Amino acid sequence: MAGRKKAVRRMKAGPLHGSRIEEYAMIGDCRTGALVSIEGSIDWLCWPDFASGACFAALLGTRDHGHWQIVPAKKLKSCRRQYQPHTMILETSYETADGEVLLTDFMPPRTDRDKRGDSSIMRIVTGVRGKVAMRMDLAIRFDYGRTVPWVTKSDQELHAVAGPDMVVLRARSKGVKKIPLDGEGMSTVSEFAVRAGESVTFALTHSSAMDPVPKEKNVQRALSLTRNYWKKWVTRSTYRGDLADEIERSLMTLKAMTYQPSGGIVAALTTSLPEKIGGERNWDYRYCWLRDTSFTLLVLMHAGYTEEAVAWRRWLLRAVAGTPDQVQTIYSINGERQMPEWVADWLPGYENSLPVRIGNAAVDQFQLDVFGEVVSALAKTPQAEDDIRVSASALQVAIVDHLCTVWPEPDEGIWEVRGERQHFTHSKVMAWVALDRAIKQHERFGEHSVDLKRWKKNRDMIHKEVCEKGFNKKMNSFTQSYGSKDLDASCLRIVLVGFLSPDDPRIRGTVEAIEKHLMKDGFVMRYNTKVAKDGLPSGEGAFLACSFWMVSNLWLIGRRDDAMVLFKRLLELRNDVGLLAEEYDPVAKRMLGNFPQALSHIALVHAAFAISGAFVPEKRTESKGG
Ligand SMILES: OC[C@H]1O[C@H](O[C@H]2O[C@H](CO)[C@@H](O)[C@H](O)[C@H]2O)[C@H](O)[C@@H](O)[C@@H]1O
Repeated sequence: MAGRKKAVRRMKAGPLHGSRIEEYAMIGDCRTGALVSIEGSIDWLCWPDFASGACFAALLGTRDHGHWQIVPAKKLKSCRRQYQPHTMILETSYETADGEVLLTDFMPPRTDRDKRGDSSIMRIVTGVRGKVAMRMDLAIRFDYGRTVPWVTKSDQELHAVAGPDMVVLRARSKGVKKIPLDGEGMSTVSEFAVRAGESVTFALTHSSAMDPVPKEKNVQRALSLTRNYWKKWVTRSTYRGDLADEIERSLMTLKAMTYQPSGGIVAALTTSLPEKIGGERNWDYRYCWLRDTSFTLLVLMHAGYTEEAVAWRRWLLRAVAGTPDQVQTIYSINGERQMPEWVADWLPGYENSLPVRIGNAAVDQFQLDVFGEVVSALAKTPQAEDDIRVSASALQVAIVDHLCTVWPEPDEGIWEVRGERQHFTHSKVMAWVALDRAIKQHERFGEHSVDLKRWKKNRDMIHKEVCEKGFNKKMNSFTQSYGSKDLDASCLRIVLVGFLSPDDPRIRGTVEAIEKHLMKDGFVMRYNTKVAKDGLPSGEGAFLACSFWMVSNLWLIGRRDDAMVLFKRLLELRNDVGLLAEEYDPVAKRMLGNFPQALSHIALVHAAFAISGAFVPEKRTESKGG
């Protein structure tokens, strides 16, 4: 299978800034995660949780909005990096004219259920060859780069406090005499040299400012616990096919984006990485979309990760508990319903892409597809360990009854348009999915008395309506919305959810139309932003999840060679450590949008499952005479 891009090699002098999205790697502790650039700069970290304020926000601004860099002080001859095999431990190797050092970055997983547990980033500089002069540069800025903390220093230890947050830095060394921590402007720097066999460790720990100073942890022990944690996690995968390596890194990334205390899964680590450089399609993805998380669940289940599926199911039941007309598209990590969208106007944005949004107004949208995703994920996840306070089957009945009333309404759709509501074809298909799965579920288990006749009538009505109004005979393709002539890559999901079978000519027609009109330089655009009424200025990259859906479609309709060619092309886009953003600009050859993006990794795994035969779409059942 296609290998990943070679490690990024650059030759720039000293600490730098201004990295491309694909030059970042992620480290994480299952409650939050940090982005580390190839030049050893941590430029993004929300602390203590995914949805907390960022204390390193240089990614969306300047170095002064918070960063933590460790890099050789002199010109680099080369740098290479990789994750230690089967782990989230990042190793970057730097070579200078004077020698070579290895920087090991990791966050020990916070897997206890204690919400107040400390979170740490640990960084080890190990001398490999010669004597390398190093520089550490730390600027802590709470509240998304705005708040400079009060800093106190003692011997090789620093305490930074502002409001509820406390961060403690400890520098320790083996062989090296002393690691100075000097104030320089509003940041702390340390210059030291490391010879072969020597090592210097830095541990940066976040805790509540109301608590005592966190105890020092043994960095080497933490490293070995972290290694064991991830290696053990990886061995739980039941997938044994040819694509195991490709699948492993993506699944691990999804696991690292799962908020351990609740089981919720965030859509990405970041906010406001632009879908067009300099544009305003910048969104906050540090929340849990029912759509994205339902997809995640299905791929985790396919790979044997039942424990995560059970945790998510519980998260979901708690999050959506209540009246079905209040089911939201997005919840925060603990199931919170409020995430008002506002602009962090002190941040200049990634390469001046403004605004930087915190929160997400899509939370108030009506997105019909979500019912389909939730009901089908519930139907696939194990029931045994449900939270006794919320009965999944009763909730499912309430949701489906509600859906019978609301499905004829227009909605904002899978792409969360900020223009007018429309009758999106994909949304109606997913309403059909909700009814189809609920009916099958009822016919198997039948725990509650339901109006099955009504459910079946609605299911069949939706199917008929979609085939009549969502399919354009002249174009021989399903279209974005009823009666429209615009195409939409979300229609690639029609075959994946079993709405029509792969040998249906309408499926082949849709695949061919999307191939012809929505593929740009070998990748799939979700729709044409120039003609679609999505309420935003046009222009964005190719959407990676849609491109992977194309792979699965091609495979299912029997164009297997074409599927493999596209799949390999997509795998080549992964950065040197196997990560993908939401979108890709095939002209500028760079990643766009939030990073790492769960949806892209989910779709990669799904395509791999389709190719290896581990995924087969559900078979459609019809009412008699339907
Ligand atoms: O492009 C407009 C919308 O973009 C975001 O939504 C996208 O990301 C979601 C999370 O991965 C995904 O579920 C959705 O299908 C994507 O369109 C953003 O969150 C929206 O606010 C925005 O309107």
